[in-house]
Amino acid sequence: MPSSLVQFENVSFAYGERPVLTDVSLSIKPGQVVAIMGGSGSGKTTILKLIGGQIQPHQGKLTVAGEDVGSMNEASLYKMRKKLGMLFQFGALFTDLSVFDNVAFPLRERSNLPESMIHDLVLMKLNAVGLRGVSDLMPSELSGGMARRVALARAIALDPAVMLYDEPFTGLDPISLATIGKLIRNLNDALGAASVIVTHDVEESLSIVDYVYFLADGKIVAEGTPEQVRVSTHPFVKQFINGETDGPVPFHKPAAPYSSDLGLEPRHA
Ligand SMILES: Nc1ncnc2c1ncn2[C@@H]1O[C@H](COP(=O)(O)OP(=O)(O)OP(=O)(O)O)[C@@H](O)[C@H]1O
Repeated sequence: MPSSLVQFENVSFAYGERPVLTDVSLSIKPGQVVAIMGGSGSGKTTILKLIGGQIQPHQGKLTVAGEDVGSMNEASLYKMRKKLGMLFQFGALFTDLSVFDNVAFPLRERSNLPESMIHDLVLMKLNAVGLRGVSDLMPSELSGGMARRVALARAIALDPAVMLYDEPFTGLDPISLATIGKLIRNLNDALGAASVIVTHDVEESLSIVDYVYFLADGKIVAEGTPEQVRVSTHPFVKQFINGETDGPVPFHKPAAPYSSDLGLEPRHA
């Protein structure tokens, strides 16, 4: 097994002339869960797209499960993607398929397993996310938290080496959120996989991850274990951890007063 399941070595990427990631180096070992945090537009999703091979580095080297993703052709990328599991915030279930058929989908598409084995695997994956007796339900009959767990069962159907999560906690109530957090950790440990979580949810992610990278303007500006992050005096890190709106990370563009939105002159006292 490679010592790192995901390795960025001085990776840069640009959309046209516009640099989006500059000189990013990071490494994720088997068994590790890593969070990537940063403001809007800092390049977090671009990191996931690079790992998934949807885009390729313009400079530097990126390996996934020991293989150089930057130089792969379509056929090799297709093979490599079998080793990835993805759970995206808006990665909805197929609404016209039952829970069972949703989880069976990647197994039917990407393996040659007989239907009897697929049946057992689907029930095993649903069991792994704490769902039993729901396989005949349709997605419309599930709560938001249950739907996210079914999506998670579908994402782990092929026992991925690397799991990618884009905002997995968004839109969940606190109990479902904690459940998903624990599942991400436990499934990673059970699979011996590496997990990458792009998230704004500082508290939940610090309680489950091994390491955090902070991204600003496409560069890694700070990194550390949750313990290091909690006591960090780094201005970026402090701003994130304390949820401060004022600091080096611009959360909001300067806005005109509401009165001007309404076409009114600002009122003076
Ligand atoms: N297909 C594209 N073409 C051109 N520019 C893009 C494209 N996709 C993203 N970008 C730009 O690249 C930068 C990084 O985008 P990315 O989606 O990685 O940010 P992010 O950190 O995930 O942001 P958010 O938290 O808002 O999702 C942004 O400035 C964005 O506008």
